[in-house]
Amino acid sequence: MSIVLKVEKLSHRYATAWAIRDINFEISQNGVIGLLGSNGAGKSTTMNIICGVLNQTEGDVYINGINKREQPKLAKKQLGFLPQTPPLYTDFTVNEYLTYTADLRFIEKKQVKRSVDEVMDRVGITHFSSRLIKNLSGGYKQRVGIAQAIIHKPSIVILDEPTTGLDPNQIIEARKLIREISQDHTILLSSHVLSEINLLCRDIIMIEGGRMVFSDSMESFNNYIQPSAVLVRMENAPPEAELLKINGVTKVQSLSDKQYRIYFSGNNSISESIIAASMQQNWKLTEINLERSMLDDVFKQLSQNS
Ligand SMILES: Nc1ncnc2c1ncn2[C@@H]1O[C@H](COP(=O)(O)OP(=O)(O)OP(=O)(O)O)[C@@H](O)[C@H]1O
Repeated sequence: MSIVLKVEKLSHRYATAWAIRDINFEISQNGVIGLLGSNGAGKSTTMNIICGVLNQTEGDVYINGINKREQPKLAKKQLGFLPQTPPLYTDFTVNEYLTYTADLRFIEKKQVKRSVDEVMDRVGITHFSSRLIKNLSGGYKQRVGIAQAIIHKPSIVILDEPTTGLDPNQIIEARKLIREISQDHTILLSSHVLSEINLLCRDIIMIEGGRMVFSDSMESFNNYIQPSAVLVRMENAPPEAELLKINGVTKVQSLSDKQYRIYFSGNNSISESIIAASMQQNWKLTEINLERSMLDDVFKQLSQNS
């Protein structure tokens, strides 16, 4: 599989401090790749450098093998970018704005109308082509933002926190669109929300404190984060001391008179152990859910291991 994006020893220093240090990763063709990190981790800095909005202090970025520092125009032709705040001219209609962005992307004059029509169809906004952008909902503005990022059919599309600020329905629609687009383009998408990356992405790159702490498939990431607690609900809950007697249980936290968070280690069949104890002692277990580590714990765990 060909490498669409390669980031090598990338570091960036703003006036007084390093924002990212020694970031290395490679992305191969198609699918969605997640860039996960908490606020201030260095996601936007990394993406801005990849897109050429910011020049790195050290290291290199290659897009389809082209070094962005040596041939910036050629490299940038092959990528599309949707920054955290979409770069929209809100007094333009959708059609006018996309025609303008087609021009910025050096699409041949005779091809422009076709490209604009195609991309409006691709993101599902043809019915609003004559509407002023300022009169669109947040979800449709985001579609226009995505349209400008793919109008020139780039091989890689960079989306910086694309679902931030959208309402729950708009988030579902945006995810659907991102999945569709990923069939033809490689997408690098940033988020500080693990569940968002989990839902959308094939691979995950995680940065924390400006350092890369994980880069592998989503599946390996999920295997890496072992469940560490179980949430249970019991109609006839026993005293906490009884729960602590179950093999592997290390701590019990009472959430209400019927709900507990049970922490455990070294027992891979904790659910079975709890169910068996509940049946024996008539605790009337009505709910049991494995809970994966909180994102903060994962960051801490990975930062220590790196
Ligand atoms: N223009 C700037 N000048 C100085 N420091 C900056 C600048 N932009 C970002 N930083 C700092 O660099 C670090 C990384 O910021 P960056 O915006 O890349 O993180 P992020 O992961 O995208 O966070 P967020 O999700 O909050 O946007 C932070 O400590 C931030 O304060």
